[in-house]
Amino acid sequence: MINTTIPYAIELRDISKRFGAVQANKDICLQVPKGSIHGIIGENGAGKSTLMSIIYGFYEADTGHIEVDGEIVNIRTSQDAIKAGIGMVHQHFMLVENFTVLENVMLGAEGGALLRKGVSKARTELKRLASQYSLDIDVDAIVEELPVGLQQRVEILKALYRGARILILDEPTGVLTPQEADHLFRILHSLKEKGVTVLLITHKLREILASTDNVSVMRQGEMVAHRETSKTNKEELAELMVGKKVRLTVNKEEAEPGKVVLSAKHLSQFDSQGVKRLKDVSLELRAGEILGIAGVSGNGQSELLNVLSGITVMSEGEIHFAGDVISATVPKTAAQVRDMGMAHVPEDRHKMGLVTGFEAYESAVLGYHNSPVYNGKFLMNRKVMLDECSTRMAAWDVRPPNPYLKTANFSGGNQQKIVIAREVEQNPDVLLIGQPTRGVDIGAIENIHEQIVSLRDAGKAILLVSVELDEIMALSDRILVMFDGAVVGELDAKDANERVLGLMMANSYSDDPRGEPA
Ligand SMILES: Nc1ncnc2c1ncn2[C@@H]1O[C@H](COP(=O)(O)OP(=O)(O)OP(=O)(O)O)[C@@H](O)[C@H]1O
Repeated sequence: MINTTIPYAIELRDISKRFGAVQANKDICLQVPKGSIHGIIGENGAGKSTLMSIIYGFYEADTGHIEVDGEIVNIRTSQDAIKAGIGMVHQHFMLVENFTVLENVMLGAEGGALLRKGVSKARTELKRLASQYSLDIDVDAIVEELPVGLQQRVEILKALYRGARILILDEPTGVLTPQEADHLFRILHSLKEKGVTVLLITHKLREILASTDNVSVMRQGEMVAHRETSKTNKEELAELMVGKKVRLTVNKEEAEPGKVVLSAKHLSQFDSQGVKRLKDVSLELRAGEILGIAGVSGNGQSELLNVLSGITVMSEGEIHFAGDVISATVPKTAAQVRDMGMAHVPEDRHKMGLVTGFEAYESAVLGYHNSPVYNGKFLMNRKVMLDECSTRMAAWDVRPPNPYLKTANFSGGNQQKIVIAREVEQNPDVLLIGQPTRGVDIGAIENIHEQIVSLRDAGKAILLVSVELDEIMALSDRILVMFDGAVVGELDAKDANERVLGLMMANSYSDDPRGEPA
């Protein structure tokens, strides 16, 4: 793979970075050929984001150096990185939502493009870039009115407008629908054909195998392997990441559903603009079963979770749970619903699952903090909280297992483990769980899936919302499909496959014997 005559687009030599006791990157070496797509994979906390932050000038390395096109570059700030031709598409977009695409792209562009070139020149340049790289977009659209996939395209255009020849994407498909993700990969290939080099961080080995030329594996801060993608496979990559063989399928016995523990009748929900987001949804959830909700994100699944968990009050309908009837006129708060025995892992851990400024042992009891177990007469019982947090960190392999570390300083996947552990360990009668393994590595997914199945086997009821079809098919006993706020289909998990679910999710399934789209 190494050809010493061609300078690499980017080369890292002996990069190290330490945060207190944590050695996040250790003597990292990496060579990325020009015009290639290079995957970086590794467990949660392996040091991938730290390394990308060093390349993009968010952090300064303690030791080592970076070469771009064979020249050493001194990157201390993102401005330095941009000057060196490096661009980054962040997981959480950095766009001004009420600005247009053009305004966002021009904002902060080096040297004040607005003054130098004038708006019309910038518009022409942006249109040229968009057409050169097949990044079809209306440059006058307001960003907040664009779907997520198009907002991501604005981020890519922003980087290209600033002259990026090396583009870093950190978990770019986490928030995309499958169709948007496909489109993104087509864009990355067209960038590559035009000589742009792409560094791609993802936990989805499927994406690595389908899209990259080479892949490098990180483990516990070190770069442990490099492979040509065409010469490796899912099993080898999983083992290289985790350091042991990983089971890629879920082991579970047939479900033995018991009595109905939660039933929702004709639930509807209007948003603040008066748009009906949830339409007449009825469902029954039984003890000892996992009911999967499949659907392209944005089709009412989030509203369903919010209404069931008491985060928002339904506009119409009623919920029967734990001997009570909850309705628009007799609502219950999220805290009351939780006390009745319903736990909730929200889809967005940052917004709703954690307080990032809290230490881990505080985030680990959020929502349950008024329980007498944690809340003494006058003060919180810190010792109990700390001991329990340490025990859970060991059981769920949270890294580093430090209950005093600020929640924000855990890697994304480890934050997710803290939230899931908190909810599952309550041993709830009903667990609502949204996108349980978003941003989670393949070894930790195995553990999370096992825990969900054992909760089911202990007779608990689980409602699982996931945009990952593989996850829905692997875990669910029964599947409901949502489209445009309504339930459009139900099937036994045994009858589910990607094609049927895909058609149902697009509301194009007909169950005539030929199974052709309606
Ligand atoms: N600002 C910080 N202060 C302290 N520790 C940090 C900080 N940023 C990262 N770390 C630690 O450095 C290690 C590497 O984290 P990093 O975010 O780079 O991992 P990652 O491979 O990107 O993980 P994930 O796949 O979960 O996103 C982790 O142990 C993390 O807790």
